[in-house]
Amino acid sequence: MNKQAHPHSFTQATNAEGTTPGYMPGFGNDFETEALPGALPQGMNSPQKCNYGLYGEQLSGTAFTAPSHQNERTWCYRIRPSVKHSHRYEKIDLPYWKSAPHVDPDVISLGQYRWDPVPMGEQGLTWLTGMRTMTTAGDVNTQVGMASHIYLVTESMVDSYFFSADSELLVVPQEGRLRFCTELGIIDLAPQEIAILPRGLLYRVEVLEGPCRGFVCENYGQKFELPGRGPIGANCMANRRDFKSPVAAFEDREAPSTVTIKWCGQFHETKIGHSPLDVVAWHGNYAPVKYDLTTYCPVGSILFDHPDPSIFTVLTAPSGVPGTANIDFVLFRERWMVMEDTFRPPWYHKNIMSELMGNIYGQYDAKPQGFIPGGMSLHNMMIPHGPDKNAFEGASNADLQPEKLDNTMSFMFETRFPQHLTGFAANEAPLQDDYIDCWSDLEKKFDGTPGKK
Ligand SMILES: O=C(O)Cc1cc(O)ccc1O
Ligand SMILES: [Fe+2]
Repeated sequence: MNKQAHPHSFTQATNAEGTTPGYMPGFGNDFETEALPGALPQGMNSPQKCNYGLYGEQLSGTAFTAPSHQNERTWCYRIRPSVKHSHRYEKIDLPYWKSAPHVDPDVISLGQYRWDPVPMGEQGLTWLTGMRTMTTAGDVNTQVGMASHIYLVTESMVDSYFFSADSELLVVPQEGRLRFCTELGIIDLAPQEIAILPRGLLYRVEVLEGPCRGFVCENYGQKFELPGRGPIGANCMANRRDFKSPVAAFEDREAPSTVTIKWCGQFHETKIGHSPLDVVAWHGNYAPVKYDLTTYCPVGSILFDHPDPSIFTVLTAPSGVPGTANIDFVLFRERWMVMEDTFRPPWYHKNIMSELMGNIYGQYDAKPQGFIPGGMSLHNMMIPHGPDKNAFEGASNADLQPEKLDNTMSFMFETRFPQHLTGFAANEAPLQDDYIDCWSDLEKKFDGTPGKK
């Protein structure tokens, strides 16, 4: 492999032609990548001395004894081991980033909630100070459940690094472009893409084009994986090759720096004298990954009826109960609607799972108004919801030709656990007080006589 200087003084692995590929395709692949030739030991993990004077270090994402088809770990060959830091960990406060269990007695979470986009007003917000928790579910200490966040980022982290021991982060940008400079390489992320930052992976977040706003699902539980497709077969939905992990990239920089760690819902800081993004080569299957949502191939009903939204599952994080996810990440994107004699938008329902939705762009079919890009909604466990009055009337009376739902991308973080609103979500974020009025004009049509009305 050749090497090539990255614009941010990284040295990054490249392909044989000398162009920078940036990413390697596959989900859960066993990758190998080196930014300097011969940096990766071959045929073994722990040579007595590593090439270039590198230190070998293993990052394990599952228990050593996890079943082999789930076992994930990565071997890093780095300039200094991660343990080298000069200060004890000191507790710091990031008051807007909450963890479960976080049940504010003054906040009611039972209800139908919808928010306008949280405005990008404040300046000087980084990935850490700009994280705003909307809901929490489960318990971070027992590694069960999740939190949903909005991020507002206007500033790059400078000589500042972060990792979460609590969670993997699923990042869903809505506005602006971010760069995640991670120990294992660089991921650039824009709207219509998502990234997964594994538990324990250290990184710094830079603004490529700001201001940046997006959504984060913080998964305390078992890792996200691709859902089984069942009778759909070996193709469609999310395909493994469309996921991309970065090639190795390192910087060799001495500078007073800070490492912030999220651990059991608390934040601690320590100081180091160098950039910890110093992994020259790595191999393994525990790595950050990004995915272009426009490569998601939706499968749906082609004659009649509206299937359950599980057909749109991009990723699922199991909970231990088969088929009952800790989190499903579900995508409602452009697609054709062709069903005959069918009420085509979502039906009215009460759901055991708790549904947090976000709009990335366009119009969502069940809520043509009011659920706007950057906005969110929450329909908690067993709380009834469905199309608003306009959507109901429109879809009940539509001339059912094949119709393309165009310019639409919304998603759902769906969890088996009830989601609790934070004080920020209830009192500071732009909550729509009149949301439930969108159903109030649904009148009684029943008059005791048969026939469609
Ligand atoms: O509430 C929602 O809009 C999400 C949703 C979509 C759908 O097609 C079926 C069920 C469901 O919860
Ligand atoms: Fe729903």
